[in-house]
Amino acid sequence: MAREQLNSDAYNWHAFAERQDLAAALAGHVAGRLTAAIDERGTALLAVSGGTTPAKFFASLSSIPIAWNKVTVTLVDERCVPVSSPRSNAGLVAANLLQHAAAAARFVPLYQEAESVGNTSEADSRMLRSLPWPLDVVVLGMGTDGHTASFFPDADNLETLLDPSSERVVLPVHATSAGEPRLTLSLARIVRAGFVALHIEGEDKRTAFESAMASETRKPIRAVLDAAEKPVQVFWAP
Ligand SMILES: O=C(O)[C@H](O)[C@@H](O)[C@H](O)[C@H](O)COP(=O)(O)O
Repeated sequence: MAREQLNSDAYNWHAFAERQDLAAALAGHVAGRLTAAIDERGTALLAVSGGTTPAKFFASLSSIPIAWNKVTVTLVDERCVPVSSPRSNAGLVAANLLQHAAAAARFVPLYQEAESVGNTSEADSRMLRSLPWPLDVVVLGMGTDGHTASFFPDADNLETLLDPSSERVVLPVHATSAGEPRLTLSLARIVRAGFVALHIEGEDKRTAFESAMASETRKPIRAVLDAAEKPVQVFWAP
């Protein structure tokens, strides 16, 4: 059960005593929203983040028996590495989410072996444009630096990444703090989702989130909350 609920205009805060409780609750919310989308338009589009946080959530969601054959899963962002790399978000999703009932979902990755990240993002824009936009559900993570997706504060094209009026679907990211070149959905695509969840765990990230909400310096996570068409649902556990 949620331990506390702190709301504001831009977000609703759902806190859980245990990370497993959060995983089960978030999976239930996401499964419900995907089913509603399928009932409404015959299909559902889900974008998930990678990193070290989502594994429990992915495992919980993968076992929920919804009409996964009508769900398309893609990534919020990706490291430009082969799917066999331990750094690959596509590899993480394949191993943790696209299992059990969810194995029936269609998966559309972001990264393709290409000679340059710039070419990859052009190709991905063409490939991903054919998906059934807008996103029905997007699940974001966050770093303690206030980045979300691959909107890293030191990205060389941050203004472009955070442009809410961008027509782009996927953008390349070069940021020293990112570890390797990245591809990310544009903020414009993320904030139009029917349900935007932010999944964060640990005291450091709660402090970072609260600091980003209070700070005069606009961190990327704040740019997303400010532009989101509906309040972002923040799921947090210690
Ligand atoms: O590719 C990625 O790394 C993610 O999409 C990124 O935005 C992630 O959500 C945060 O960096 C938090 O990562 P952790 O879950 O590892 O803390």
